[in-house]
Amino acid sequence: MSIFDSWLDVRNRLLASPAFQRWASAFPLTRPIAQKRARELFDIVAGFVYSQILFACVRLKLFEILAEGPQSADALAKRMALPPEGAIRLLRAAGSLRLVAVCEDKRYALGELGAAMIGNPGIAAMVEHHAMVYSDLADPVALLRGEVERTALSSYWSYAANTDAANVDEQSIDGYTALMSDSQSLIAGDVLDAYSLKGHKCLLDVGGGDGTFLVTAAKRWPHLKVILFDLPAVAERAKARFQREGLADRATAVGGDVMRDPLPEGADVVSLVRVLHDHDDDEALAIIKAARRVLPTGGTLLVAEPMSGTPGAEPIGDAYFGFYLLAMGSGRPRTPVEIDNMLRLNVFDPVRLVPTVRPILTRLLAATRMA
Ligand SMILES: CC(C)=CCC/C(C)=C/CC/C(C)=C/C=C/C(C)=C/C=C/C=C(C)/C=C/C=C(C)/C=C/C=C(C)/C=C/CC(C)(C)O
Ligand SMILES: C[S@@+](CC[C@H](N)C(=O)[O-])C[C@H]1O[C@@H](n2cnc3c(N)ncnc32)[C@H](O)[C@@H]1O
Repeated sequence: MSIFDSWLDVRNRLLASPAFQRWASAFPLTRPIAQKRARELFDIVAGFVYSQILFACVRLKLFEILAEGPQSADALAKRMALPPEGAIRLLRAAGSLRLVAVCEDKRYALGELGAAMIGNPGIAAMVEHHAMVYSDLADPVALLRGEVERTALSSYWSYAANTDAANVDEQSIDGYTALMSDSQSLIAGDVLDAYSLKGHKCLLDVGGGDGTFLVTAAKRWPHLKVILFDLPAVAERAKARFQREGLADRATAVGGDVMRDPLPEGADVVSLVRVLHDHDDDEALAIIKAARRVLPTGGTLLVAEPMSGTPGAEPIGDAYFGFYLLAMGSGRPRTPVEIDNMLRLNVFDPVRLVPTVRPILTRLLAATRMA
């Protein structure tokens, strides 16, 4: 046993002992740490319950109602079509989670976290969508053992389980494209603030969905031409979106399967926004190679997605996205170093981690194509 192993053994025996736990909770110097650890463990145990309280708030449109101004429990009960006791139970629970605030006159108002939900409607869309995620995660052990034939998420993200991605059904495309578009507003601004496209002429967004990222980029940089590549049925939706936004003169959308079809030529910067983590390593490498083929020497590849091992947000990468993608049946979150290695293998060098303001939502790697 190494010294480290012996130390771990002693520490864990101590931490596991109820007598030590009681002592540490009472002794003034260890008390704050013991309470913090107990709370951390409790929050993991209770996470699903907290999530369902948020789910009820979203379903009942509580935050939209409170955005009109503080209201009494009775008035809120009527607006949410809940019996008064049910409304008070929900309001107190949401209050304890800072989703709702209790005013001195016993009226209820938006809490700090509820107010943040109003500013980002994409979060509510994700919360609604989690009904599917939680049903898939009901038996996590079976998922880990690969014993689950078909999950709700693998049907929802119809390209994930489909070997012929170009033939996915139109209805599923509407669902996931709308969800991605809603949540893209949290990402696009952060990526475009972090990396300036001033010096680029033409941006190709691979797996660009309905074009929300490119519309934001094109509006910010009026000189920029933009090209979207996605499955044919998705690219059709982007084409219509570009027309509606009055961008048809400098925005085009091309349909195809990145695993089979060549990407459109002409871009000096290619972006992969929330695309690589959907794919297992062999497919992720194929996407990087496809980008390499169309980029000129000195061209840039941008990879933007939530990543593993983000300081201060460790569970978002490996716990949330790790298990989300497990349920989806394809892909994994990667550390910046893992993606960096994949890029360098494919003649992208140097690779730079560009700081984003909210690394918990997305990180960004910018890589240069070598000769
Ligand atoms: C002035 C006053 C009153 C106070 C000062 C103190 C102060 C500075 C307070 C801060 C207030 C503030 C600005 C709060 C901001 C809060 C924000 C921006 C919160 C954002 C939260 C974002 C969340 C919860 C995002 C959730 C995103 C999820 C769950 C995304 C899931 C994505 C999935 C599943 C993607 C799937 C795609 C696939 C398949 C993996 O490719
Ligand atoms: C998770 S979504 C991200 C969408 C968008 N970039 C965003 O961040 O909002 C992944 C996108 O990749 C597209 N996609 C998946 N497999 C593909 C393939 N084989 N060829 C082209 N696009 C594909 C999907 O249709 C979807 O629009």
